[in-house]
Amino acid sequence: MTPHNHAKPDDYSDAVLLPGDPLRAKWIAENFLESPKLVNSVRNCLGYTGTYKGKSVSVQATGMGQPSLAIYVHELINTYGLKTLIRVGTCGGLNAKVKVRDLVLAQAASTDSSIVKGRFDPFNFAPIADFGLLRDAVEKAEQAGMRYHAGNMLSSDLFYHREPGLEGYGLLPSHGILGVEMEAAALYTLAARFAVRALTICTMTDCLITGDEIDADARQTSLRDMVTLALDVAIDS
Ligand SMILES: O=P(O)(O)O[C@H]1O[C@H](CO)[C@@H](O)[C@H]1O
Ligand SMILES: O=c1cc[nH]c(=O)[nH]1
Repeated sequence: MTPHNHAKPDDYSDAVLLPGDPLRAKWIAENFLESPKLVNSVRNCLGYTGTYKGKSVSVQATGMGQPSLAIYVHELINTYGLKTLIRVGTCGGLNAKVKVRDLVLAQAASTDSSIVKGRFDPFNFAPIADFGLLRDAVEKAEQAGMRYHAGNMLSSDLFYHREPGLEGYGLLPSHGILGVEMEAAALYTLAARFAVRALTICTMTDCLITGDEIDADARQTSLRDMVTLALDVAIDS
């Protein structure tokens, strides 16, 4: 038990899906898992364990931003012994080839966050996904005919940047960054530190180039591809 999690030692499976939004965790548990059991509700940051296709899997919300995710992930790894962590998030689009509702598999996560930046001086650390999880996700997305892109994500500490639209992202869009979210770099850095496996899959919900977006309600239902892909990778891991 921790200040943020009252689950018992064996309440989580080895593999967990990590949405930012607690209501997305509830939606995943209630719509995709069999016999889901609520294992954590401290601060309403909901966590569940159930089965998917007969195998045990958990889902735990992490809140918004890298400090929040880092708390939950640190504890899931070090207190609860989790080995496979798959973030299921939403991202903004920074590249014209990524369309609203497309999946972005974060092969790597660039960041402006002090959680990574500066910690490795004089080096720049490159937070990357686990290769095996990424390869499995790519193969499964192709088999299922899902629209996906694998590449470099931005994990920003800011949702609202000083300049509007693409301008807030400097040179990043011209260097192949596919999308912006707020957690993957911290997840990958912690996974590297504690030698566990991590992947981030996001659904692109708002394009910073065209202004195309899906509304809050549609965000939930259009996340089905991402959730089934992440669950299939989690149970095969
Ligand atoms: O939809 P989630 O998983 O919360 O992810 C994205 O949405 C939040 C911002 O609206 C940030 O947490 C960002 O990373
Ligand atoms: O962090 C995020 C998530 C979704 N959309 C954005 O523009 N930013």
